[in-house]
Amino acid sequence: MGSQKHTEDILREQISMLYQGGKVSVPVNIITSLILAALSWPALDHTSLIIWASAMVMLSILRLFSCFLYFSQPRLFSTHGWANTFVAGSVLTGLLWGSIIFLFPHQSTLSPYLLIVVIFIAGMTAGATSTSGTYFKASAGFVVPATAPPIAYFSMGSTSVELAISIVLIVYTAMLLRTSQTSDKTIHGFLEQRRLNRAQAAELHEQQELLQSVLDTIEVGVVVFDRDMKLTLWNNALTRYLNISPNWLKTKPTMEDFIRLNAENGDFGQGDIEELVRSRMKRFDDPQNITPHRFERTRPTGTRLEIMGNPMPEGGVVTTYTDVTERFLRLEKIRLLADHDSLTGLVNRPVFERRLRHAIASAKRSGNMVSIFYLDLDHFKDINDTMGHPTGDQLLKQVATRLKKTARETDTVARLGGDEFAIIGTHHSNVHDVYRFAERILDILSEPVEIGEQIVHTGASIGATIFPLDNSTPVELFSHADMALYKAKEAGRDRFALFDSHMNDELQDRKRIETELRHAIHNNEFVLYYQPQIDFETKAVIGAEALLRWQHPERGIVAPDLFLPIAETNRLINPIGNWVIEEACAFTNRINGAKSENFKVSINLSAVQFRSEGLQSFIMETMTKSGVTADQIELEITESMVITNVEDAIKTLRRFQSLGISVAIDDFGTGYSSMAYLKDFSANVLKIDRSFVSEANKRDENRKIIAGIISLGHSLGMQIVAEGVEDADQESLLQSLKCDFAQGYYYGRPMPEADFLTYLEERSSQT
Ligand SMILES: Nc1nc2c(ncn2[C@@H]2O[C@H](COP(=O)(O)O[C@H]3[C@@H](O)[C@H](n4cnc5c(=O)[nH]c(N)nc54)O[C@@H]3COP(=O)(O)O)[C@@H](O)[C@H]2O)c(=O)[nH]1
Repeated sequence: MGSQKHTEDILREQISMLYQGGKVSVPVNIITSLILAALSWPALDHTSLIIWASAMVMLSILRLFSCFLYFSQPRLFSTHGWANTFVAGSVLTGLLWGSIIFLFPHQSTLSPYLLIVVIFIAGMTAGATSTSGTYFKASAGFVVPATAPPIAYFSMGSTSVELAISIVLIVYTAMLLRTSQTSDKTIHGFLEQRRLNRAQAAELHEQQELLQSVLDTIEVGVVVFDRDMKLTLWNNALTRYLNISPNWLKTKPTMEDFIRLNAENGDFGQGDIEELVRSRMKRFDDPQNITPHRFERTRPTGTRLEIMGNPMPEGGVVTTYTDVTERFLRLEKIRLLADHDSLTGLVNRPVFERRLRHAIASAKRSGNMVSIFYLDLDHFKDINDTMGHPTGDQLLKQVATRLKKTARETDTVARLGGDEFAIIGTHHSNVHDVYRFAERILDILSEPVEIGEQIVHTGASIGATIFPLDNSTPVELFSHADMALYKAKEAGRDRFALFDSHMNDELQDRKRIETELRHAIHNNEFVLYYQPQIDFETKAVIGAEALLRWQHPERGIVAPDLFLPIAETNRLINPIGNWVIEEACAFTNRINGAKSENFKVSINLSAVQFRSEGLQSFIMETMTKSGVTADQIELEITESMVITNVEDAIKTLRRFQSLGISVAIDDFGTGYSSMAYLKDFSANVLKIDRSFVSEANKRDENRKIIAGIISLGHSLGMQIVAEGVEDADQESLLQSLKCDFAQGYYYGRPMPEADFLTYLEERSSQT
């Protein structure tokens, strides 16, 4: 079907060429035939000649008319119809040309007019071979009818010349037929080839259009440069992403033009345009050896593009532009979230550490100073617990805002977690600057913070160190600022401390004690001392406070103040505290069995211990094991231990009391809003801090405070123990104020069990 169409197409082309030729050859035919008629006029019968010429002219007019119809109404006939029409015209014209020979009668000598006719026929057939040679049937259709009559005419002649002419005409006709056959084939081949070329070109064009429309539908900008670095292909997305006009791209610019336009559009940032172009063209210096490349850039419009260049096998490069703005912004957001504290928006610890390393590295090169501040809000936990976490969060936010305002743009303000903040200052030029900056922070943080309806008072403790005065590594610097912070807190909070090398020694000491404490637990190096508690009225020893001592293998007896705070911060307090409970219960059982019936031991609890979940069950187990009853032990806690989480603390206290274990509030008077919570705590015993007792006789207000504590405690059904009674004056004062029990050096210092037993014996022999 396809090849039939191709044959038809070729035939159409051939016929079209025939009719094109006919427009010239037919008028030529009329003129030539009239000239021949004129030339033959003297030699031929005029009537016959006129008839011949008239027939020729009329036939030619008909053929011209068919040419006109072919061009004006090509669909009048089919291709074959038109071919046959032309061939018929050719045959008839050929026959007319050949028939003229028969107007000459046979004579003994050849008429020169006859030769003229032969020459004209030869000329016309040669011409027809040339003009109708594109279609063999047409040329043969003219040549054969035109030459056959002369051949026949001369072959019937009597002379050898006529015979020779007839042979020459035969050969001539054969040559013409051969030529027109070759011509037909050549034209046929040419048309076939042209058709193939056209088909291929159309297919190529179709593919290109398809490729272009595919490229135009994708959201990736594409541009292709050939091996001469000339733009050959691009798509719509490219024009959008780079804001380049399609008309400009149609001019097929070079890679250099393309890069220059991008540079002028601000795609490569600020700078000398030619320099920007030069640096980017380096990649394309050798178009045969372009290495694949991939990078991202943000356009002046804010669009983030991922650009990938890949060399083509034949040279040149395909570059794609992908809009990665959304992905980029998402990553930026994730990066922002990863680098920032979500509550305050300040940078977080990893970023702080990174920036500190960077600041120290550049300070080493520049010789500048870097100050590292470590801040901790005072009593933040209390605020959180008493006012609620939302208020705590608001406070942290406002603190962050204030710190940001106080610090410079170039400083780093970070939240390290909880209520801990840190600042890297890079603009201080001397130690005074650092002090002034710290004081400013203390001032702004001590200003009350308004949160909703509430006014929150806070403050901060600040530790700092300065590089290069403290020429340490970033990690050490941070730990030194932490040490200084610890010192600031230890000195009473709401203050600033700058690191000095002694602090480091202290830290080393702490670390050493910690290690030794671990050994002490393992080697059972602890011992309990007991300090008697006396009934003011009867002067009898009603019990003792168990006080921990560390029998250090080298340093001898170590007081608890030196190691308990370290044990508290290193989770060592629980095993130590449990040991105290076990040992104190065992001691009480021994005393009650041997010496007394109602002897009670007071056991100090640490904050960590008090909050630990298993404490209650541990005490009950220990009581069962040791045979001690609940009324033989008393637990001492401080106000600060309950004030941090009042509700939970009250629950814990009630649980102990429900078991019959009495609870004493130690160091009473030195804590917070002591009176306000006293009722809720519903403790059994209040122990007046020895600081009031020691000054009781010297300062009237201390005496009044003691009187107030005793009367308040009694009104709430509590018993009162006065701590640190050191002389008889204090004793008589406390007695006059109706204090119930006493404890202090006046009655006896804390002592080991053996000494305590002797003490008890001595006391009982005195009474
Ligand atoms: N969690 C635990 N805490 C304990 C334990 N053992 C002791 N501690 C606490 O350590 C702090 C220091 O105790 P310590 O060095 O033993 O001092 C006690 C007494 O020696 C001292 N004291 C007693 N009377 C006087 C006196 O007349 N004058 C004077 N200057 N000091 C005196 O007071 C300390 C007892 O105080 P308190 O506990 O407040 O009753 C101390 O806070 C202990 O609580 C333990 O096992 N676990």
